[in-house]
Amino acid sequence: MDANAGGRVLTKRRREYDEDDVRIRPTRRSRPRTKIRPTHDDAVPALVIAVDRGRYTCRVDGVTDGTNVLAMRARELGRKGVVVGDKVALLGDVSGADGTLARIVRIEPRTGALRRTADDDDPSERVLVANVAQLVIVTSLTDPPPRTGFIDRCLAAAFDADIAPLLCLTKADLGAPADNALAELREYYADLDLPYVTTSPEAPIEPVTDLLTDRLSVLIGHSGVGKSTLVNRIVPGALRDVGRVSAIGKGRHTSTSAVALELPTGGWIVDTPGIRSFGLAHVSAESLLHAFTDLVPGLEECPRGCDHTGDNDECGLDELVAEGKARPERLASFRRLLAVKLEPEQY
Ligand SMILES: Nc1nc2c(ncn2[C@@H]2O[C@H](COP(=O)(O)OP(=O)(O)OP(=O)(O)O)[C@@H](O)[C@H]2O)c(=O)[nH]1
Ligand SMILES: [Zn+2]
Repeated sequence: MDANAGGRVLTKRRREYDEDDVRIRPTRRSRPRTKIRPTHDDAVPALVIAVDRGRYTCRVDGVTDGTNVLAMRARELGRKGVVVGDKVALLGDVSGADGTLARIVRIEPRTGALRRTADDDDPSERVLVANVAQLVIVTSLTDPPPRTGFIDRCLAAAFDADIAPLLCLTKADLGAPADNALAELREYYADLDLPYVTTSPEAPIEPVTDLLTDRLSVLIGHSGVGKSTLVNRIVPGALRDVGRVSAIGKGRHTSTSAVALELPTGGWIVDTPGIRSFGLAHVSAESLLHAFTDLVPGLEECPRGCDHTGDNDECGLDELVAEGKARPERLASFRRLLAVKLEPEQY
């Protein structure tokens, strides 16, 4: 899918800011600073795979034997938060031996940071997972039936963060209702060209793992869609079961903490227990259109300052639909997302 297709607006990406962007102006000094900040050239690059009460489970780059290193934040990190998916630099004992504790001395710049706001109307946001390449939206084709509102919401969060979405449709084995739902989803998302993969207990899992190998993907989905079943198949030994979160590395994890699990074929999936959706307060109307590239041509006809909600009779998006160049369901969906920003989460 090409997030940049279809118009100027989509190529002009909003700059993502986070706490790393905050620079404190140095106070004027009467003499040159003599204390040289350590560069930590000897620090070891690692990936944060779990966070638990101030302790960070890390996997040192290149270590493939499953040895994890427990680390704490070095004081010099200041108030910078460390999240799963962060690429960090470690100092100290990085052997991973029992009782050892390394220090995180640096967090590398993030790409594809998945954020959520506490509420849709609360603009304060926090990064949930860093360096996400792909958001896997796990949806069952039936029992429970797909909710396009939820999927759209996930898409908006993904497009906003420049993360590639993947629809993973479970329970493809459940006969006609599943087949019909698949046909409807394909129709509904036809304009987005949204990549998808279907799963069922009998079908091989390779089509899924092929799409997850060598990258960091976040899985999101409602309870009951078969996310745990899927995780167990992708990562044998993950021991996921309904409503319970397995421990990884050292330490226990609360039901809301994200944990990265390694694929046997390489790559990581981050399960997000407790996170069912995203607040969208930080998503702008224009960035939402990343998930609705089919509507973008309509923007050219919008009057200045149009908020595209439909309150303005002259919104070009309505014109586009009236001309038969976009489907009314797509516009309705876009506007539902715009509206959902102002409402409590419903999905
Ligand atoms: N027929 C069929 N049933 C499935 C499939 N995947 C999962 N299930 C069943 O659906 C139910 C829910 O599966 P889970 O894997 O526990 O779902 P979950 O999304 O992890 O749910 P929570 O643990 O509550 O978050 C279980 O009874 C599974 O056996 C599938 O592909 N086909
Ligand atoms: Zn408009």
